[in-house]
Amino acid sequence: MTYDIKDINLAPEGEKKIKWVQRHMPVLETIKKEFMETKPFEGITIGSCLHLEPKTINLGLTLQAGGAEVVMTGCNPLSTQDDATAAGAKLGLNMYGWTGETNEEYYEQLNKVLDYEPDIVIDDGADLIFLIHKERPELLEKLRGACEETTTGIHRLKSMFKDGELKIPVMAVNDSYMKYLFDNRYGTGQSTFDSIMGTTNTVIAGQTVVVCGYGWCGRGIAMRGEGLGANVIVTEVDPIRALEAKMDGYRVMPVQNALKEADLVITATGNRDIISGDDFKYIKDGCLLANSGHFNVEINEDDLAKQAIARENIKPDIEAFTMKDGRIVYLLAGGRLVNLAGQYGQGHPAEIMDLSFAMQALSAKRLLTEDMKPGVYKTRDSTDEKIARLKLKTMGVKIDNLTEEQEKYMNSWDVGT
Ligand SMILES: NC(=O)c1ccc[n+]([C@@H]2O[C@H](COP(=O)([O-])OP(=O)(O)OC[C@H]3O[C@@H](n4cnc5c(N)ncnc54)[C@H](O)[C@@H]3O)[C@@H](O)[C@H]2O)c1
Ligand SMILES: O=c1[nH]cnc2c1ncn2[C@@H]1O[C@H](CO)[C@@H](O)[C@H]1O
Ligand SMILES: N[C@@H](CCS)C(=O)O
Repeated sequence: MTYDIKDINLAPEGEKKIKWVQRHMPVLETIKKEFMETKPFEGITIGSCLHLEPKTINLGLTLQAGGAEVVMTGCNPLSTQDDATAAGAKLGLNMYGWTGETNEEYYEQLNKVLDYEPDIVIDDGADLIFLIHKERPELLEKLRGACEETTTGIHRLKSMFKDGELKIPVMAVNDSYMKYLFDNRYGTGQSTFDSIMGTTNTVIAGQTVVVCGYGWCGRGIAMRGEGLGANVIVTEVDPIRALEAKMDGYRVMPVQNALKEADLVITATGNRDIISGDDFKYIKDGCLLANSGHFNVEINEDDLAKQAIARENIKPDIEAFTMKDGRIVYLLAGGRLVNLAGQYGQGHPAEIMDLSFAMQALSAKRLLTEDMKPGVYKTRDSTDEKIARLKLKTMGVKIDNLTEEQEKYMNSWDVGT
């Protein structure tokens, strides 16, 4: 095994964290046992670009148990946990990356993963898939396909397919029920506040929290914000989602109006420039800005910096921008995914990543068992059901089964009033 990480001596700490998450990832543990017996990845190299922390290492160990040579790097220069990568390397995974990489170092590590000439790629945000297509197309011949973890990655891959540029099959892991209903909603809802509260040590109750985007992440953030006692305002561009937010009980208004009231703004749109240009003029003194969505472009830091007369680090992951009129605006975690980047960014709870990574593991296996043309593929409902049943079992939850009569009734069309 090879590695280029911060410090291999951090492995004992990382191993304890991995054992901890394993207790909370029972579905992935079941799949790991299945893979140990069936060895679906014998002779196969799997390269991943995912947030590198203990739960992700556990996915790596699951693929390794299935016979794969695994090589991993991070999908964000700030989200890597260095003790986890050290433990991963000790446990036989090839590990690349550290927290606080420069952009250049980030791409160097991605290239090191590609030097292994993977048969399968697991990506988050599609950086690795783009790199192969743009700069290392010779790798496409061996590549059987990829799995994509997040909404933004899938949008980009679908655009690439429409333009005739996508040369491999990609499993849209994000679009499975077991992913977006739980990870994007409950995962982002919880981990966003977990990280913001850890970073700032300030109250949520009684604050006005503005959530930009009412997709699966935005719904989770709004729901948990309300649960913590915040007054939640939602901003949207989609009339259906805006109506849903309104009927869920939130105030809905244009972003510039919302900013006048906001104590905390959280973006989760997958789009750029949600807070940009003139928007900064409307922000209240003392407002916190955080992003849980797309890369670091949802809040336009350059525009903020241009309008500020001074910027200063207050404490880790909190930067204060003083505006000409004396207002101070605080940017958290450099506008990168607040729930993953930075000191308090531990990512989603293990029980949630259990579902997302179970889907990753089974989707990677599917790429080997079927002959798939280039395209973006939805996962099967039967895989969602398998994972849901396993999870319910580990939670001790039993459900009813359809009787034969009920099944017949549900499939019939000729019984009326
Ligand atoms: N932080 C995390 O751990 C995490 C987890 C899952 C997904 N994500 C990322 O979060 C982003 C959102 O994911 P999702 O699954 O909720 O996507 P989604 O497509 O379900 O929702 C995005 C919403 O944002 C809205 N939107 C777009 N432009 C807007 C604008 N200018 N103003 C207001 N609203 C706007 C859209 O109409 C849509 O309703 C993506 O970039 C995704 O990759 C992050
Ligand atoms: O703790 C985590 N470990 C690994 N991946 C995570 C964690 N939390 C969230 N995401 C993943 O990050 C993607 C956005 O980049 C999300 O789609 C989510 O699945
Ligand atoms: N890997 C990307 C995806 C965000 S949606 C990031 O961490 O910024």
